[in-house]
Amino acid sequence: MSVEKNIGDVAIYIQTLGQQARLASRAMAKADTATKNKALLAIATAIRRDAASLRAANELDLAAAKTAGMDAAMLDRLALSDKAIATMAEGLEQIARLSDPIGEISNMKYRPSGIQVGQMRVPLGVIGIIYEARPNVTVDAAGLCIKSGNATILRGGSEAIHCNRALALLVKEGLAAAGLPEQAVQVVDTTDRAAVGALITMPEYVDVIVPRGGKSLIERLMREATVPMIKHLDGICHVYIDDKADLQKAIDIGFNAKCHRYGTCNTMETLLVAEAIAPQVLPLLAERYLTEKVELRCDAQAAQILHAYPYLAEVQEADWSTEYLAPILAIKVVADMKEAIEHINRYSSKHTECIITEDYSRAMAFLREVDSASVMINASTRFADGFEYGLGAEIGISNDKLHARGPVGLEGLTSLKYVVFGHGEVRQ
Ligand SMILES: NC(=O)C1=CN([C@@H]2O[C@H](COP(=O)(O)OP(=O)(O)OC[C@H]3O[C@@H](n4cnc5c(N)ncnc54)[C@H](OP(=O)(O)O)[C@@H]3O)[C@@H](O)[C@H]2O)C=CC1
Ligand SMILES: N[C@@H](CCC(=O)OP(=O)(O)O)C(=O)O
Repeated sequence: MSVEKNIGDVAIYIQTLGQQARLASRAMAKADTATKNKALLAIATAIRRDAASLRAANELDLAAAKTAGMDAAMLDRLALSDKAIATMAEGLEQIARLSDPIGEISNMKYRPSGIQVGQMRVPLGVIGIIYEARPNVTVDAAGLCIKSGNATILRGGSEAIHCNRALALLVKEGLAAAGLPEQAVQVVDTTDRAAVGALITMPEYVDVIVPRGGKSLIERLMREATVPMIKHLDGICHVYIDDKADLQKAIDIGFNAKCHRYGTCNTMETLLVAEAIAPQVLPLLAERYLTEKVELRCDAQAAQILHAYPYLAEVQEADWSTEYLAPILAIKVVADMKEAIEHINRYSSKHTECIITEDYSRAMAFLREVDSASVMINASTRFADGFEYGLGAEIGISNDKLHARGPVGLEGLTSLKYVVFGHGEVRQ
């Protein structure tokens, strides 16, 4: 069965979505909290009610993806289990419980002229989101955009098209039940990549693009986009085991950061180990990696320590910049924290890094000197996630420095405008 619907000219189709989104964004910006929450809860109810048909749509996607040879980690992201469906609905309920940031006025101050100046939190407007074949993102992104008073155009990965279409209908149903415009959330109904090209070049209708994806997507966007972006890119995440590390923490975190879920962007791809502790910690860690048959791509020093490990390979320069999203790990033995920080600041994608140490001064120096969106002490990089950070959910994890950095929740989808309260003052 073809996944394509006849939508006619792609550019005209996307332009129509843009016009509709712009109109809908005006209604969303003034919608009150109770109405937005009503929509979120109605979508959650519809998702639970239609769990069976969502699974059937997901089966179509999974079957096509398997035939196309999609690897296990990507299939894991695409799969919509009963638990994943329940989690999507719960996520919406959690977003409904979050306080509404829109309309909040802060920093009000009287000026010598007599006017009062403050700031009001407002939606960004229309947000275009381009993301991978992960259906739960459709619901999380829709939920966060609704609650933050934005309209959104969602372009999910082609492999999830059946599921995304099914979810789009439920989101529309929920918006309509609350009296909000159905066009506040629109799922792009074609897998033609020309739709991406059109979406990123219509600043008259789209205020911000959130791209979640790998190098090919980002390179294209950097070349072509005329709409500002908050980039959610690859995660070349590092864990550094310092010579003052607690061994048990190093083993537990080193294992979890790599093996908890291979396909996510917050998974560790490179392990750096201080040479003073490497002979102690690496063999213990390798015992854990062996249970998952993780391939260890080692520099000379690490290879010497791990010579008996069955899945050993020689690390190449390209490995330091590679996001495996698979049971593969690059390992480098470093002289000290200084060398670890230099390596991280050179090769990381500025997503998430961690130091394992019991030394307070080193931990604080690592926090200050590592230039990434999340920097952690003695915790798994897998925690870099909106839900785990208490944001309720996330649009994704921004590697950008401007506007929003790290997991992006409701606040990241808003901006502040100045508001001035006068009493008839005129400027002298
Ligand atoms: N920082 C974060 O929050 C996140 C980062 N990621 C990163 O994404 C990557 C893995 O996801 P993956 O599925 O491979 O991502 P891809 O980059 O392959 O796909 C993501 C989306 O971009 C589209 N796309 C990709 N290339 C182009 C192009 N040249 N022109 C137009 N559209 C394009 C895809 O469309 P199509 O379906 O047509 O391929 C898909 O919708 C990893 O690097 C991961 O770390 C993923 C999620 C979150
Ligand atoms: N939120 C995620 C991490 C970010 C993410 O969505 O990554 P990905 O699996 O690459 O789409 C998690 O830890 O579950």
